[in-house]
Amino acid sequence: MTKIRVHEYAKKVNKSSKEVIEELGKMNVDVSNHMSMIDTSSAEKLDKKFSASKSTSSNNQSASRPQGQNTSRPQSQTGSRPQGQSNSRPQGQTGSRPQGQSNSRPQGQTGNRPQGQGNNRPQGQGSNRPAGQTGNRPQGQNTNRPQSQGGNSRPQGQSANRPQGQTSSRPSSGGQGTPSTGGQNRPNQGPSSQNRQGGGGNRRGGRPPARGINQGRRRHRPANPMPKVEKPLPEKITFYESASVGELANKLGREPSEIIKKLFLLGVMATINQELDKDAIELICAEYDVEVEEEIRIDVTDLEIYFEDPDTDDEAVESNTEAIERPPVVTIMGHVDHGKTTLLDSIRDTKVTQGEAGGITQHIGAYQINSNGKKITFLDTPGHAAFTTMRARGAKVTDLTILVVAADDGVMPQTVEAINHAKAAEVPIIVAVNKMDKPSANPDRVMQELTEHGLVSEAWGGDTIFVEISALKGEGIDQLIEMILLVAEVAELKADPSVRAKGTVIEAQLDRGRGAVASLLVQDGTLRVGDPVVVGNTFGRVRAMINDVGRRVKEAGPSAPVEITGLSNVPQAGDRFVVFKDEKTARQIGESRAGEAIQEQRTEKTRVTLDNLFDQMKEGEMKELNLIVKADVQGTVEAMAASLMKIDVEGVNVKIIHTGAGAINESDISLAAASNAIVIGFNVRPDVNAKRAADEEGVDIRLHRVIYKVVEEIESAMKGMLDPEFEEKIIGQVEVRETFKVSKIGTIAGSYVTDGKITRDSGVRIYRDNIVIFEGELDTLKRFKDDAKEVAKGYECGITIKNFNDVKEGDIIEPFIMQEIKRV
Ligand SMILES: Nc1nc2c(ncn2[C@@H]2O[C@H](COP(=O)(O)OP(=O)(O)OP(=O)(O)O)[C@@H](O)[C@H]2O)c(=O)[nH]1
Repeated sequence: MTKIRVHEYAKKVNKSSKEVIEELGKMNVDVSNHMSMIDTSSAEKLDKKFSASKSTSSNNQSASRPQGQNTSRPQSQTGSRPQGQSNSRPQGQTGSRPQGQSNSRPQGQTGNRPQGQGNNRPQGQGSNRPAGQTGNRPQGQNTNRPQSQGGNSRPQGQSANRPQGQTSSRPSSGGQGTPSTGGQNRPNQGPSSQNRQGGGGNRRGGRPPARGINQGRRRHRPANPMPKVEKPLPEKITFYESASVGELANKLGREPSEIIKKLFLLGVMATINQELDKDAIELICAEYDVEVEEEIRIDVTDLEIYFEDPDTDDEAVESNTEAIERPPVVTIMGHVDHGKTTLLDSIRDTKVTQGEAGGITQHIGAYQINSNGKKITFLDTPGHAAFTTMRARGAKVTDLTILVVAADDGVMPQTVEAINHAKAAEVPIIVAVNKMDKPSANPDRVMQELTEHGLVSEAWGGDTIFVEISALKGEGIDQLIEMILLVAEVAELKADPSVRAKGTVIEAQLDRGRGAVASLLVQDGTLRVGDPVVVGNTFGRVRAMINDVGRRVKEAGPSAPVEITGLSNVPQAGDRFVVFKDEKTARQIGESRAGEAIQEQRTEKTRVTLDNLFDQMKEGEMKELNLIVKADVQGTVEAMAASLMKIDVEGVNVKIIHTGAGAINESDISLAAASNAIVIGFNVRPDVNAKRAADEEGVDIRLHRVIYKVVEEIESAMKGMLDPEFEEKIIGQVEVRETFKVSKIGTIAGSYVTDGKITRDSGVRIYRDNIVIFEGELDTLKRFKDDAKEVAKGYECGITIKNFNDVKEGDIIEPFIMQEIKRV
């Protein structure tokens, strides 16, 4: 015999797990619960033990029972009588025995059972059967009895006269007549087959019970439910987000009604289909002492998760290679004409050709240089447009920003914008003071001006690296590269080339001959020709790859820019790409992302606006309110920024991410979109492009002329107390046809409604010869002598106007109401 669990063994020997555990305890075998394993030798000992007690019990039972008594009782009914209890009751006492007592069956009740059948009854059966269940059933009645009916309702003494033959068709069962009996819950009583073999077989000489007859007749029996056999409770259950009462009951192996009852006792009224939240599930599970765990499912179509958690990529987990140092990715930003392009070209000319002799420069959105064996990747779209486009799409690509400032020009508005873009993206800055070859170059001025924007040179005790260069003459480039490598080294940029590639789209377009072409920056892993890849909302297999010098390559490692073909559609700059293990997965994910994208387009994205600010704060989505402040003069900008910074409502800080003098431009909007900011214009307006961009991106622009109003508006928006906006609606036109002067009342205008209507609560504007002579409120509105709520077109009325008595015949009264504009 191999090892066996307690409950399996109990079932085998027709005992309860408890009894088996007790026996094992006596044998000094340590078992904790019904799931514990019993070894072979203990099981054999138990076998001996139980077979010994079984024979004793059988002897007891058969000895005490008069011959012929036991035969007609189905096994099921006898199941729970403890050993040795059957024989002590004196004859004739049965009738008065309370239910559940074991051994008082009168002789007459069991009288028809053939001899010897008692031996086959499993030990311990029958003890709890109520008096009169078996023996005294009137003829013919017992045949139809369903298994579950233990005979509680049957009058005592009914079965005494039952002929043997009638009993045979009664199906055997778990025999739990009274719910109060201990036998009901015994797991091994459940399967009727067991009992049937033992009792029914003997009773009927081995013939199986006549099920058909029983089933047919069972319908007429009272609908007593089948005795429930409780499953053992699971040790642990899991659920995802919530579970209905029915589902929970199923997981616990309990009846839904039981769960509903428990919930009721816990003060929760629930129906079977009601969804239960985590707390309720945990409460119920605690009642049963069952461990519970909430499942967390990851959305495989969300490409971001592959960046956040490398373990999502199953191969990444398998790979046991360490992440190694990767080249930094650098963006060059700065004011117009300060020399960004010249610098990019200069670096490229001096360094790219060194390493890649013979290559033809390809514009693929980025290039890589090699300086003494160390690589650097430059994104070659200068300016912050590309930078913010990517950031707006959630991609963090740049490790380092080179801020180009012309030494002869100093800090200019776009220099400040660039600083703020880099700061918002938390990317370190190296300042390249350019055009040092010019006689008018004044690097100290640049340093001075940048100090005001938080960039203090190392020479002045700060921590910003300044390098003086001449992009045109190629001077200082080596030093700049050295500094880039230094900053990169400190940043400890790492990637694992052994995993499947992931990264970001730098540029993408549709090429006539090649189809969708995308420049990708590999940020982790190695991209290979033939890889199945999801790029943004499209997918494909990498058909061909070329590098930044136009060479066909078979693979591209971390920080390498490559242009690929083979995608089914054109992705967008800033889209993420992830390589998957097979094309099928890539296709599935790509298609589902495309579907989601269409869906998303339909439901507008929610950017922060003053109108939804409070809701976003309440939902805990906002920890900081980002603002961009533009004003007509620098002094005002500073004053406004200072006042706004002081606002602090419910722990949400105001953060000014950019300020500037001048009109609100497109760059302000793109920064606002990327940083989820609100743009405030003081005495300035957005230019045409900014207005269009703001509409497209859903960026909220607030224009003001009074400083305190700006602060008030932001503050009340944060408190959720933004005043509703109203617009005037003209509701009709009324002509004054006659006037009456009444002392104490004033002038009454006898009027006629020529259009629309006039209402009691409307405001009025009085025109005389098309010129507004008064604007105010109605005082009274009457039809004849009665007050009227409203008077419609074609009717006459009497009107008096609050604080205005100079109304004249021929005047036109224009009634209007103020209507609240729904905020969107
Ligand atoms: N003397 C001198 N001129 C330079 C230097 N760098 C750039 N220039 C010149 O400055 C002008 C603008 O240079 P670009 O590289 O086009 O400047 P940019 O910042 O890319 O300008 P945009 O693309 O318009 O934003 C060109 O005429 C360059 O030749 C330099 O180091 N010294």
